[in-house]
Amino acid sequence: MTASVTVRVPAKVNVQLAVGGLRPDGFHDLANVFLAVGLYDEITVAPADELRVTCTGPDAGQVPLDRTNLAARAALALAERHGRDSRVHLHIDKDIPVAGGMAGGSADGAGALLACDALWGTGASREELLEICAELGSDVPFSLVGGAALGRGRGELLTALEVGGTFHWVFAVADGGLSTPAVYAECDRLREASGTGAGIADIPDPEASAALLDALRTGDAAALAAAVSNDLQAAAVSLRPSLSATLAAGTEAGALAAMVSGSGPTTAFLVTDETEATKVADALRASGTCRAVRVTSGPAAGATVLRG
Ligand SMILES: C[C@@](CO)(OP(=O)(O)O)[C@H](O)COP(=O)(O)OP(=O)(O)OC[C@H]1O[C@@H](n2ccc(N)nc2=O)[C@H](O)[C@@H]1O
Ligand SMILES: Nc1ncnc2c1ncn2[C@@H]1O[C@H](COP(=O)(O)OP(=O)(O)O)[C@@H](O)[C@H]1O
Repeated sequence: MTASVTVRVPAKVNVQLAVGGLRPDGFHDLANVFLAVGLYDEITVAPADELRVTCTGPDAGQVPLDRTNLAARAALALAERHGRDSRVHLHIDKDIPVAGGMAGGSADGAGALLACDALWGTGASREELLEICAELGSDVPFSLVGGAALGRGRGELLTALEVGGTFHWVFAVADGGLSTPAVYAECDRLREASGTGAGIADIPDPEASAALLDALRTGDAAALAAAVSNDLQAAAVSLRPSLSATLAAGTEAGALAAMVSGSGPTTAFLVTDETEATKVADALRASGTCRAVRVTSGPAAGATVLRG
């Protein structure tokens, strides 16, 4: 029997996040263009006397270790469906910023699901794994598949997208996180305050930008920079006004585009190449407007079994 399985799962940035009106179920319809990037969590699962979660990494102290952890929820969901023993030790080696708008919790949910499937020899189909992912959270299916994808519905209905090159990114990690529901609620509040209303009757259906999809397909960073957008950015900046200074620092340093990553507060800077990435990263560090700076690229592969 396999003693343990380790799975690696990437973070994401949303190159477009178009947010529709508030639905009766409390979610928003999205046109969510995900790009997986090369920052990873590693999830290792092994049989144990009880279901247990541990976590290491710079942000480990902020990660819940009880059954609310998405990795634990994933293991329990798969065990229940397939009649397996959920007593496993899940270890998360966390490199993705916590509560940063980079889908770290979702990555751990998708990773634990794939790892438990391999450990238990469940043989669940891709469709079943994606269905469990969608039950765990709107972003979890994308963490499983990686690459680039358009997420419709609340973000869980995925269509894979072609990407014609490598995009280089710098991420500025903020001090502390932002709650995703709080950022969506602030988006609704800002819409109400501006007089448009925030319901599904008030806001047009979100649509993916044709220019953005073209830029991804052709691998054209300048065209992608011209097309990126995030409807949650104003809400994130409203809740964390200091993000404006971080965005300005990256823009002044020559980034092609500066944006909030998803619900934030991590900010994302698209750059032409690795040399520019180093330059923008140095300027962001010197600006004193963020806690840490990470340089990486995308697209990155989705959840992958490394060992076991
Ligand atoms: C904003 C995004 C962009 O990719 O991610 P982050 O940037 O936070 O990582 C996602 O929409 C977050 O997805 P995820 O973190 O999986 O959210 P869920 O657990 O499904 O939902 C948490 C809460 O966010 C709000 N929510 C989420 C998705 C959605 N389409 N509409 C919403 O209004 C709801 O208040 C919901 O109760
Ligand atoms: N495995 C996990 N890693 C990180 N956060 C988790 C995990 N499981 C549950 N959470 C909870 O999810 C919240 C959002 O975390 P995360 O997914 O990192 O951010 P975001 O939704 O901004 O991408 C955290 O504040 C934490 O309470």
